[in-house]
Amino acid sequence: MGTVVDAVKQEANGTLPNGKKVQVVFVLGGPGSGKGTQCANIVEHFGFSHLSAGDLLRAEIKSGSENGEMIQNMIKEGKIVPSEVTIKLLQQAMMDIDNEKFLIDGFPRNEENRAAFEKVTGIIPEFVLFFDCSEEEMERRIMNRNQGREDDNIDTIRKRFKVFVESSVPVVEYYESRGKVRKIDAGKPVEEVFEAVKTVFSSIHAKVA
Ligand SMILES: Nc1ncnc2c1ncn2[C@@H]1O[C@H](COP(=O)(O)OP(=O)(O)OP(=O)(O)O)[C@@H](O)[C@H]1O
Ligand SMILES: Nc1ccn([C@@H]2O[C@H](COP(=O)(O)O)[C@@H](O)[C@H]2O)c(=O)n1
Ligand SMILES: [Mg+2]
Repeated sequence: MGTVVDAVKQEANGTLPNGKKVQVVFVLGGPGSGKGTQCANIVEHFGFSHLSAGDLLRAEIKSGSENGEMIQNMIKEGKIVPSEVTIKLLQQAMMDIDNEKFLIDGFPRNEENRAAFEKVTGIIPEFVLFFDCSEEEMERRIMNRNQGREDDNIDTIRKRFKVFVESSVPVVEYYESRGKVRKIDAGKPVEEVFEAVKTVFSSIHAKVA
């Protein structure tokens, strides 16, 4: 007989158009809550591949794609790019990367993202890692980030916070009501946050060497 963990994993499986089976963990949290930072740690310790929806969209702008200008304008305004564009990029990345375990960071950002991803891919996340952090701390982190991001300015940050509260928090609540959310206090130093993250992953995923 399978364990509860086996049952969670089975329910969470999804299959890509090329027949590849994948396991997905969504990583959500406000702008600057530390999603990218912690995903890098999870990759190292638990053998996942990290897909940041924001990074994929920024790469799409750089590639000279026909959607580039539209994406750039949306990002400057802190708005959410139409789901079909982002889902295509995520799906392609999961097919291209030689791994079956994916952290999808910054997606789904709204109800449209969530429902469209489920409909198109059939993938249900194994769980949702949610980084809970105050706006004050997130703003401080973003203003000190210095990565040259066009949306890391105070006007766009305020817009991103508004979108997070109005559109992304309801997605977290949706998964919460299904018992899928693992909430982390992300206001602490990086190492302490990762200790909490490790506890969540260790209960489900074996550590890599
Ligand atoms: N726990 C932490 N304490 C202090 N600084 C942190 C912490 N975690 C991340 N940072 C720093 O805060 C900034 C934002 O972190 P990160 O890029 O990981 O956030 P994010 O959630 O991916 O943001 P975004 O949604 O804007 O992509 C970075 O400069 C990072 O080094
Ligand atoms: N599902 C998503 C994710 C991101 N965006 C856009 O990219 C911006 C930056 O995202 P980060 O996760 O890197 O902070 C975000 O503000 C959106 O404009 C999106 O449209 N859909
Ligand atoms: Mg990020």
